[in-house]
Amino acid sequence: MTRIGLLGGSFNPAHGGHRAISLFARDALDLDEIWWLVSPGNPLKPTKGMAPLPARLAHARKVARRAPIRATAIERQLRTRYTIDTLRALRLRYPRHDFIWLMGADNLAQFSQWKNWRGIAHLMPIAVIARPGYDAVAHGSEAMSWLRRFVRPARQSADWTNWRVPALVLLRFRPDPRSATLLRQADPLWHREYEATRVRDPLTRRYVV
Ligand SMILES: Nc1ncnc2c1ncn2[C@@H]1O[C@H](COP(=O)(O)OP(=O)(O)OP(=O)(O)O)[C@@H](O)[C@H]1O
Ligand SMILES: O=C(O)c1ccc[n+]([C@@H]2O[C@H](COP(=O)([O-])O)[C@@H](O)[C@H]2O)c1
Repeated sequence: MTRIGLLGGSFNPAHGGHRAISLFARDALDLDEIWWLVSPGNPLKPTKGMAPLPARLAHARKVARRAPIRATAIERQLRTRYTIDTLRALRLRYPRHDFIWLMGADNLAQFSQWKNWRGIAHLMPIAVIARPGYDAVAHGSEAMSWLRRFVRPARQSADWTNWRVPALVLLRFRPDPRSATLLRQADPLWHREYEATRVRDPLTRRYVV
C-alpha cells in the first residue's frame, strides 16, 4: 500500500509554508507522497480575489518541485467541491493507497462548518498541523469538542495506517508564519506570469483549462 497525505487548499498562491508542513508531515507520518489538492473553489471562500485554477496549479507545481509532492487539480475532474465527496471518490479510484487528511489548525477551527465533517473523520485519519495564531481557537472549536476523544499521541503518528477511525493526531512543527493572505497583500497579481500557461495535471494527465 502506498501511504499518501492529502493537503487540500486554495493555494492562492502556494508558498513555502505548504512545502515545509508537507515535508514535516512526510517524516512524522512516514508518507510516500503528499498530494496537494488544489481546489477549484473552497465552498466557504468568496470567489473574489481567487486566481484561475491553472495559475494556482502551475505555481503549486513550481513550489513542490524536487519534493515528493504532487500538486493536482483532481477535484476538477472528479467534479467534487466538498471534501467528503472528494475523499470518497479518491478511495474508490485508488484502492491500493492509504490516505490521511492533513490540515492546518486554522482549518480545524472551522471544520464543523464543512459538509458531513464527522463523516470525513470516519473515512480516514486526520493530522492537524499547528499554525501560529490558530492553535487556541482550534483547540476550543466545536469540531475539537467531538474529535478530542479520538486523539492519538504524536509519538505514535507513523502507525496511522493501523488506527481505527475516527483518529486525530496533532503535529507540532516549528511554527511557520507564512500565508497566502500575506503574499496576496504583497502582490495581488502574483498570477499574471501564468496567465497564458497550459498545465497538465500529474495525476490525471489532462490539461487543466
Ligand atoms: N504556515 C502554515 N502552517 C500550518 N498550516 C498551513 C500553513 N499554511 C497553510 N497551511 C494549511 O495548508 C492548507 C491549505 O492552505 P491555503 O491554501 O488556504 O493557504 P493559506 O496560507 O491558509 O491561505 P489564506 O491565507 O488565503 O487562507 C490548509 O489546511 C492550511 O491550514
Ligand atoms: O467540504 C467542505 O464543506 C469544505 C469547506 C471548506 C473547505 N474545504 C476544503 O478545505 C481545504 C482547505 O481550503 P482553504 O481554502 O482553506 O485552503 C480545501 O481542500 C477545501 O476544499 C472543504
